[in-house]
Amino acid sequence: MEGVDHLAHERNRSQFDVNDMKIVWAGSREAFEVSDRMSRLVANDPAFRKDNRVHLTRKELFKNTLRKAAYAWKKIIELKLSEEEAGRLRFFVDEPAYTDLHWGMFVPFLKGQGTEEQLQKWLPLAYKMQIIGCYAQTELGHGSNVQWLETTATFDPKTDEFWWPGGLGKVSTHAVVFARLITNGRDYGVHGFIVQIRSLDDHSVLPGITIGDIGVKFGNGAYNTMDNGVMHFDHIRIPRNQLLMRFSQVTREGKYVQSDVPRQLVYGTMVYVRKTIVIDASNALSRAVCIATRYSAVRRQFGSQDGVETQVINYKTQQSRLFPLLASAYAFRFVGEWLQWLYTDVTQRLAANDFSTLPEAHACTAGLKSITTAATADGIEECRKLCGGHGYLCSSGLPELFAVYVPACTYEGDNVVLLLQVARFLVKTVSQLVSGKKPVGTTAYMGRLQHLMESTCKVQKAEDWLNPSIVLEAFEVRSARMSVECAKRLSQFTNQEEGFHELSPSLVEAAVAHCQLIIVAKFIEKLQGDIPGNGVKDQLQKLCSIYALFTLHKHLGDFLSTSTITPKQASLADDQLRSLYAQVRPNAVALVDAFNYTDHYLGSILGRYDGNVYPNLYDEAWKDPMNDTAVPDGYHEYIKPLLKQQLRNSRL
Ligand SMILES: CCCCCCCCCC/C=C\CCCCCCCC(=O)SCCNC(=O)CCNC(=O)[C@H](O)C(C)(C)COP(=O)(O)OP(=O)(O)OC[C@H]1O[C@@H](n2cnc3c(N)ncnc32)[C@H](O)[C@@H]1OP(=O)(O)O
Ligand SMILES: Cc1cc2nc3c(=O)[nH]c(=O)nc-3n(C[C@H](O)[C@H](O)[C@H](O)COP(=O)(O)OP(=O)(O)OC[C@H]3O[C@@H](n4cnc5c(N)ncnc54)[C@H](O)[C@@H]3O)c2cc1C
Repeated sequence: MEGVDHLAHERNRSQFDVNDMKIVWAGSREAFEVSDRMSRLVANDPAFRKDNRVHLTRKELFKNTLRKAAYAWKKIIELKLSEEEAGRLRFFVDEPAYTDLHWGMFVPFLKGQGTEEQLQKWLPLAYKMQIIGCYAQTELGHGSNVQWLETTATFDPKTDEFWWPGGLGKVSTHAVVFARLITNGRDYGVHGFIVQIRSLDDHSVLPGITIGDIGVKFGNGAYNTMDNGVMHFDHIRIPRNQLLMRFSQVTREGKYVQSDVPRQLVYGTMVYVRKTIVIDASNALSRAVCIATRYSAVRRQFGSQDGVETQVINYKTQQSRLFPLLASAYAFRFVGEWLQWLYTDVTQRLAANDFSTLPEAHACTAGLKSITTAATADGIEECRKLCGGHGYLCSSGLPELFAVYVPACTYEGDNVVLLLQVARFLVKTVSQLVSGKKPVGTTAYMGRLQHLMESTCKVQKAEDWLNPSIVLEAFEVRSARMSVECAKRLSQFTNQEEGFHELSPSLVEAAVAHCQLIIVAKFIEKLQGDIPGNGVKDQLQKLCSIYALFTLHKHLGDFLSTSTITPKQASLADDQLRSLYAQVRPNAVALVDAFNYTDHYLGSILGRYDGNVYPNLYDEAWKDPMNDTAVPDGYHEYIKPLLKQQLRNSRL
């Protein structure tokens, strides 16, 4: 019962209203209520049990996922859940499944790229799950380089293999297939097509198509609930109207007609999904941080006074590893909220034929997807280490979370490839300054380039680092100077592509600096708005400062080499950071309670709400099938003869 007492004490000492913080975390009261209701619905239904996942074989695991997905769908229909409620229910089921691709990519792709007529035909089927769709873009030989996809769609197609699409291997009946459109002998580049791949009567694969699962992936269980697939086409014919024709059409005569829109709109679903992935980064990181924080408050080692050892959360090293992750989870939440706004804004503009913010939307979603997923993947692993040996047990929830999460650094665009897109955007922005083009949105700071190139940081004492405008300017100066330096060095190359290739490691660093600036800026912006709740804003201000100053500390080389700050100012930033950690310490447990995660969703004995870790860890060990018998299978074949042999040898 020791652990129970610890967390109750932690909760009592917090200095803000956790219920108010829950609303801020969720985004609104309504969003909180939906999430709360759906998470409890899942947690209280034994059909959604997940604690036995690690003991299942791949086939059992996959069938279990199919069962849960079908059951979840039954619940959604029975309870007449709204789209938002259904999305939250699937989220809390917490098991990657073909439905993620159906609802997350297939349906959005149809909505974004279909004509009215095509929407009328396909959307009702997809909404009722009378067809199940996946997103088949990546080929065996090409993932990042979409332009070079080899699959062609002509009247006389060649053959090729798709590789990776989730939901394809065993479940989907339809796929959005990416192929280069060839008509009248001319290649018009990559387009999306709907292709039926399985029979709607008996689920058999249609003639001319070969499909399978690509095999076991990283981690035990984890993402193996997903049937990522391989697909081979051999002279498949599809009707002309299965080219999604909102932005470009092929007439009955085979004439290609391109609407007056950027061709990059065919990549629109990727922008949508990357935005979703940023929000998801805050989910995954907050979950790991919740486990590590609660456990750090329960766990005691060394420093015994009056016979009681120190809670490991009181060690300054533990705080300096854990609290930046806590701050990052909040930072990613708010930048995700802003990205949602940006996405809605760009969508409305596109509908009105205003394409001006498309490059920024692409750069922001690509860049933020990249740095939030990288930080989250590293953060989950750090949380595992923060939990010591117990963190390595699957019952901590952390190994599975890590294994499920890490591919986010690769899917929907390899992180480095995406940062290079941001770098191109930045270099272009800098070069356009010369021609007098005024940068807007997230690059507006470049419009004050002369000031940023000349300014000096005003910090004189540690508390100055709490001033948001000083912090913001330091991030702007660092980012602007890194981008300008890259642009200068690039201009020395006669061949720009060669220069870009040569300087790409520095370009990636400049892109990271720009994206971190966005995160800091959006956190500060959030705090300038109205944030109700007793003590809530104060805590968020501390977390914002921690995120900024920790990032500064981690990338000190950039800040010093660009002369943004002096070594003395860096040392003052560290002093301030230490003081902030001490201020957050009494609130740490309440700050993770604000995520409002059920024990079912956390799936972790170390992160239990009641903190009653040890008896449950002990009980869990006995549930392992390894402990079904005291003497293991294999004793008679492999252990007994060994022991007997040693006995014989010792008698010799
Ligand atoms: C599915 C639901 C997701 C939910 C997530 C939440 C998670 C929940 C729990 C997790 C469990 C399960 C869910 C798992 C879901 C996994 C889904 C994964 C699915 C996939 O991976 S699908 C395949 C994705 N593939 C990629 O992302 C490929 C990456 N490559 C590219 O995007 C591009 O090719 C490129 C590298 C960006 C560009 O290459 P290239 O230089 O060749 O570019 P182009 O010449 O074509 O264009 C240059 C020009 O165009 C601009 N541009 C490029 N892309 C875009 C864009 N998307 N929008 C706007 N503009 C774009 C570029 O900037 C250039 O502009 P310029 O000419 O310089 O002005
Ligand atoms: C779990 C999972 C689920 C997936 N689901 C789907 C799906 O549903 N549908 C689908 O179509 N695809 C899916 N994918 C595929 C995924 O989108 C691709 O794997 C991803 O886009 C990366 O492409 P790639 O594999 O070709 O990597 P590569 O491009 O081959 O990357 C390999 C290495 O090369 C580097 N590199 C590549 N190009 C450059 C460059 N220009 N400059 C510098 N470095 C470079 C990368 O940084 C990386 O280090 C999934 C992948 C995973 C892991």
